[in-house]
Amino acid sequence: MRRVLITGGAGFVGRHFVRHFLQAGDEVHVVDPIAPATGGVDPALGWPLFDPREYSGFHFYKEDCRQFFRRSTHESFDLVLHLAAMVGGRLMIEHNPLAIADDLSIDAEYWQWAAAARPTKTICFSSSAAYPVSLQRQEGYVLLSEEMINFGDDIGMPDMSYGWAKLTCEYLARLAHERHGLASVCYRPFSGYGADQDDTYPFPSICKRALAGSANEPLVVWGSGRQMRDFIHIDDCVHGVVHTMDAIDDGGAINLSTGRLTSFLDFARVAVGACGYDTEVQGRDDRPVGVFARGGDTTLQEQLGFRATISLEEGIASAIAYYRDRVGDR
Ligand SMILES: Cc1cn([C@H]2C[C@H](O)[C@@H](COP(=O)(O)OP(=O)(O)O[C@H]3O[C@H](C)C(=O)[C@H](O)[C@H]3O)O2)c(=O)[nH]c1=O
Repeated sequence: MRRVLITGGAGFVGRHFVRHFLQAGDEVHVVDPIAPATGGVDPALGWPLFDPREYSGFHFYKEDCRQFFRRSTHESFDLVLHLAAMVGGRLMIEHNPLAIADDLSIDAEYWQWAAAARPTKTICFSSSAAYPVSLQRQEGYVLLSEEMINFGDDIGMPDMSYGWAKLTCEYLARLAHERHGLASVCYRPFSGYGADQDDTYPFPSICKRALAGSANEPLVVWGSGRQMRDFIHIDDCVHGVVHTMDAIDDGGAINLSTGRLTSFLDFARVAVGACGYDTEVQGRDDRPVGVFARGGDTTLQEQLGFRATISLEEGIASAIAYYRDRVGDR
């Protein structure tokens, strides 16, 4: 049995890892303030897919992780999943960049705490938003591979304050290894999705709009709808981490991606089809669209023995079945 700390563990990504480690028999300590607009859900209100309170190894601290770090300087953990961050989809990234910059402070305090508490291993959630936006433009976009961020040479311009914070966290992970001998690995998830994701993200909002729509009205996506993302199911993200986390200890990064780019127009068409009707998909230009194409090379993941297996079509079909059931339950 490992002693696992998950910062930000009540959010979308965290809840899936909490389930994984509890089911593996580990003791799981979750710290999360349930801040507005971050997708955090208080366990006391019930989590959508499972109830962590049914496990005796589940411990929840409703507080900012920075406060937890200040009062638990020497608590020892076998594993820390550091997920705590101000997150929340494109609108938040573009409209509230200074609020997101709080991530710089969260990560600084995390690494200062880790230098004293010395967890055996840290799994750090960075982001594909750390990659240079210049490689994601309509003209000349490429599948992004890990070595395209090179701290010894060229790091490029990441995606707004969110990207800067994630990039800085990766840099701190490397310094923590070099200067303090701390073991860690950083992950760069692409567009992670799942049925229980909060509605600020495109996956649930487009699926729910498709379910609420009909053949008589167009389905609306943001921008032209031609912009593309690499959608990876949250179960694949969990498997990807579990399969590869022991391979890197020096703070180096691994993508969590499928290598497949899907436009929002195509995504919406699949969602409509999964709801059993057909309609026109239209863009709207009063919403932020972000980069044109963000897809992740899979070479390193595959070398480490992991390949995502859940197709976007399967993910959409199962999420729509889940939303349908819940509407039926009300
Ligand atoms: C909510 C919504 C979004 N969209 C489109 C508009 C944008 O082109 C795209 C934005 O997706 P997202 O909010 O996931 O933002 P990205 O710029 O892709 O960045 C995301 O992926 C990186 C890796 C992170 O780490 C971020 O946390 C995450 O926000 O979805 C729609 O078309 N319809 C909608 O209802």
